[in-house]
Amino acid sequence: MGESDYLPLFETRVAKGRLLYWLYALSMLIGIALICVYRVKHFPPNEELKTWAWTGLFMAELWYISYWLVTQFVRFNPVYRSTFKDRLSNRYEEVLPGIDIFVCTADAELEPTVMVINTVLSLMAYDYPPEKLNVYLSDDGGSELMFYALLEATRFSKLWLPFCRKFNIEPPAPSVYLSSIVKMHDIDVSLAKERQYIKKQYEEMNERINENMKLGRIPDELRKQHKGFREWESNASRSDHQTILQVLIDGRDLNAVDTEGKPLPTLVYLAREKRPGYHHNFKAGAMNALIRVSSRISNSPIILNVDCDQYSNNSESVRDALCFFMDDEQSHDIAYVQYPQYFDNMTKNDLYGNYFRVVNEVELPGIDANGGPLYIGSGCFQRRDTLCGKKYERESTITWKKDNGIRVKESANLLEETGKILAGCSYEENSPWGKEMGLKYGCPVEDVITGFSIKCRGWRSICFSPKKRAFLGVAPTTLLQSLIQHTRWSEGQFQIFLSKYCPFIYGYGKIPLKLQISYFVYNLWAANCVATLFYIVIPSFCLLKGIILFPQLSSPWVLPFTYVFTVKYAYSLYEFLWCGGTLKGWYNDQRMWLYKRVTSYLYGFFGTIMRSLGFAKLNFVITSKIADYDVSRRYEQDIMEFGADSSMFIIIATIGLFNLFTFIWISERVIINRQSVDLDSYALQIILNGLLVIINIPVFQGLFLRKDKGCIPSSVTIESLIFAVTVYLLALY
Ligand SMILES: O=c1ccn([C@@H]2O[C@H](COP(=O)(O)OP(=O)(O)O[C@H]3O[C@H](CO)[C@@H](O)[C@H](O)[C@H]3O)[C@@H](O)[C@H]2O)c(=O)[nH]1
Ligand SMILES: [Mn+2]
Repeated sequence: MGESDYLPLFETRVAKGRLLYWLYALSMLIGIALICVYRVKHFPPNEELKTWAWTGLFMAELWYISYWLVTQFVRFNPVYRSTFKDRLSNRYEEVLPGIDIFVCTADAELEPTVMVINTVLSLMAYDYPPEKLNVYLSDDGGSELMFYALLEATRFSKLWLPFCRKFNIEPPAPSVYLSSIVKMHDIDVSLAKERQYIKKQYEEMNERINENMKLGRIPDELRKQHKGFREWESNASRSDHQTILQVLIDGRDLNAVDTEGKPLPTLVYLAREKRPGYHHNFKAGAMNALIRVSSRISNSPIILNVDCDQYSNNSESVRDALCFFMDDEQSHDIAYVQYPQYFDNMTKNDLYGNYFRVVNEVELPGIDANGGPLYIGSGCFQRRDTLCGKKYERESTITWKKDNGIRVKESANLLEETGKILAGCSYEENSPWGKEMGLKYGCPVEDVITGFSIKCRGWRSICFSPKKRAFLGVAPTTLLQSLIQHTRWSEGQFQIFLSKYCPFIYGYGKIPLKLQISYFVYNLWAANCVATLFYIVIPSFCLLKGIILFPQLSSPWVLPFTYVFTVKYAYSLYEFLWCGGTLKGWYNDQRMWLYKRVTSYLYGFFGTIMRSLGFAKLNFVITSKIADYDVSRRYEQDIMEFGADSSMFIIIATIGLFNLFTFIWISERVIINRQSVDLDSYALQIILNGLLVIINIPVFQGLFLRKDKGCIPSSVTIESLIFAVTVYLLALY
């Protein structure tokens, strides 16, 4: 191919409207500078409490300013990518690389087996040569129920894959497609007929799986169906068992075909060895076992990693991803392609801010322009060699024909035997695994730290966000689950900041400065807690005490404060709406940021510090992917779910109540008693207090007005009342 007929496999567009953005940012900078001038010029030197409060508030503001500046780095110039899949197949159809797909599951109760096999089936149904697809399920729960469900999926795939192929079924996840309502007369007769048949088969399969789930074990007559069940005969328990490796479909086997006689993708079940004396390193450990075992069986040059709830919603994602890996001129230094995480159980106004609209649609594309997005675990295509520690070298180019995996000759039985050793506990002892090889250990966000070190070896990454989402998963449906998930994330991120992997230190000279700073947006999530706690408690406290902290309404200094505040929030609202959100959704999102900051981030902040001092151990609380009927109903109606006796709720309720008391106190003085409150001086403090009351309305409902099971438990109510009243009285007397 000559230079002139080079046609790229992907294209990059830069976002529009940058000039307006710069004007906004510049005006904010001026406002911020004026606020600082005000704080310094009006500093109250010898007024005890006021001096303290003023200093604290100013420090909180300085923190916000610095953090805001950091967040500008991921907004400079977001880039958006698009692919040319037809060029890919014209050029490379014959030499398309093998793909190893890793699905991780860890708990058959929190992650229902039916959901997991839906994910597996959707991935098997990619529009891609089946002999080049290899799906691995890693089951850290080591559950025979999971194994049984996968066995059922193996059988069902023989019907499902030809059906998907024939009718271009989207999404290729059976539960989603088959439960969608279609008007039978709108579709082709043959489709309608087959759909009905498949649906029946699917429902029967579900019933069998669920029966056994209820039973909690696999009956003997079923156990006879597959040799794999023998592995559970020796008193295997979740945390103490040998490696279980079973090739359920061997893609090389000429008899492994679907109902149309076409080959099936390889399907492997793996439960790595677990022993009490060995730390299993959570998902990172599972991934590393998968990397090794798959290298023995299929060794594909490209790996796709998804969480067990993230089913494929777009059967073309593999081809999209390959456009980024196989371009002749732009691909040589691309290590991974990350699809943003999306969920299919979203409600319109997204009460818990799970959608991450702005992160997914603005920030990740912004970081893409700075050197590539973070690796966020699920929905990521990677080059195997970069995961295994390879450095980028300018001269080395990948030739897909040659590097296209090995086709091993051994029988599946032999592969199972030899592969087992690779997933054993002692295999990693004194080895570089978890350090220089594979995913890194010891960090709750193993993905982020791994992706970061890949970049530091010279690679870049790509964020790809097609309109038709590539993967859809299950978002948390209660406030507590969401807050706990964010505790893990913020803790992991902050750990990176404090460790030798701090982007400024480790990334120095290896990645561009703008990329180092981009990482701080997330690394420093946790650190936001202190400034926020100060800002939402102290101004109200001072209001009760009669201490003025902001400029008078009649003074010109009020302008920068109101300007910065309103324009910052107006811009944030604009950004949110631009990403497809609703006004109510934005309001909910603001509340969630507030709650995350005073609970998750607070716990993450101190958790990391405690851990680095050796007082606490790393933990990984798995996010539940189920919800009972009542909880789901409330979730769908956007009613905030408390219902648990959690210290996080005590913090939230205490802050809410304290601000409410303050609000009642000041309202009473202004409106009912008509006492002379110096409104001119206290206006900003009163407005801030009022806003905090408004944003906490769901908490007050949960405390006093609701009677359902999701309301705030009385123990939490009593404790937070005691705390809030104490602070209130402390301020007044
Ligand atoms: O010991 C474990 C714990 C978890 N998992 C799996 O890891 C995945 C992620 O766990 P989940 O509870 O769903 O966490 P999330 O917070 O939703 O996950 C995000 O954040 C994690 C890091 O905190 C990343 O590992 C994930 O890929 C990313 O999707 C799931 O498939 C689990 O089955 C394991 O395989 N082994
Ligand atoms: Mn998840």
